[in-house]
Amino acid sequence: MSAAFSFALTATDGAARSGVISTPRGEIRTPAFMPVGTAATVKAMMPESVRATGADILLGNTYHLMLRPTAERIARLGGLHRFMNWERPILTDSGGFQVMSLAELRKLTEEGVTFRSHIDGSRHRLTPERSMEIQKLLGSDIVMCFDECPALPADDKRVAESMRLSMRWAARSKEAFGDRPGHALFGIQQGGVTQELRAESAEALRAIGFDGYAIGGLAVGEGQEAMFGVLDYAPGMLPEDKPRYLMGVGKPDDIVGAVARGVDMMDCVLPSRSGRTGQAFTRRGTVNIKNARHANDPRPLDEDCTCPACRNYSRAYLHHVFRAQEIISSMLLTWHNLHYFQEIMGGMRAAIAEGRFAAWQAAFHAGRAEGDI
Ligand SMILES: CC1(C)O[C@H]2[C@@H](O1)[C@@]1(COC(C)(C)O1)O[C@@H]2CNc1nc2cc3nc(N)[nH]c(=O)c3cc2[nH]1
Repeated sequence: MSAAFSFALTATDGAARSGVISTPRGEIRTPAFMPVGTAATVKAMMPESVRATGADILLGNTYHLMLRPTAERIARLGGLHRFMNWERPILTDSGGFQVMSLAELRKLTEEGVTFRSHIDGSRHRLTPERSMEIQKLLGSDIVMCFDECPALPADDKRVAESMRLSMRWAARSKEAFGDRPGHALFGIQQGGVTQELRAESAEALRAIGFDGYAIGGLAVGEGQEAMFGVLDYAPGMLPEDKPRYLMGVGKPDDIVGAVARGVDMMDCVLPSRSGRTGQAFTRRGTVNIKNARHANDPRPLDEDCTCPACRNYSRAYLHHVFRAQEIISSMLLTWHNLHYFQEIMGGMRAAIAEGRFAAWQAAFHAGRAEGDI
């Protein structure tokens, strides 16, 4: 265990990188995928099961936890790690994005955002200072700056104004975060899909100085082509010796393309959310288990997968329990999806370390059929 927070790059292969983030709560192998534990749980998973899939770190959300059960209550109970029985690293998002995508009656000013809870309509305010306070109360190991992520489509003027507000909020976040050895504060690059604005944002964040740098403002419906277009230049704008975190991504081929372009960390609700809606990701493509053609199929989701769902259950069984809306359906499909996402990450880490990432990426794409398999 490290007393401090540090990042060591161990190999590069083209733009792809592998490394290790050391924290007082354990190491994070990069490139890393972070399962999303929004309301202090990765839905349908026990923490020990999340760890068994290969996850080194998981994500929590300021927005959800400030509303319920409140950060103050979690702090009184020993912090988020103790509360949810996950003693490894936790990264928490800062709340701005979730306010804009989930809350009602939002009012945005230079000071911050006021909004009504989507749960009970109660009034709340988030500012850079309050977001830092909440993430400190939670005990988060990696804290995200409070930022504003503009909804797309947005014209350049709106994107520029929003980015510059986020940069002012980044400075306030840094000031409020203070000096917390063993804890990290990540800045978040904004600027939409406009290279000049992305460059301005990167320079502003470098001038403030952070322990890591996120690429925000993407995976908001722009599509993979536009996202990759930004990733062709945005990671290289950020300090090479710090972790680069792409927020909210994504599907398996999004993740592979992002790592190929220099991204070190990602998070996405997709594997867990899809697990609950009957969609399984496999190396040969996706399986929509609710389809009738799986009703008599004795095969596992994926013959080559070693997860508990694939070792012990048939597609026929998974089809049955999904149709019957049995809780085990969400458990097994979520476990499989998270296991598969971590298998992709482990495969990329090894391939980068051995200088064979291009071959690994070609094999990844060659094995996949489009659509439902
Ligand atoms: C809100 C929820 C559950 O998270 C998913 C999913 O809906 C949804 C909603 O629209 C689609 C695209 C369909 O996916 O976008 C989320 C995944 N994309 C994403 N997460 C992000 C989180 C972020 N956090 C901060 N602080 N700043 C950002 O710029 C930021 C950008 C992000 N982009």
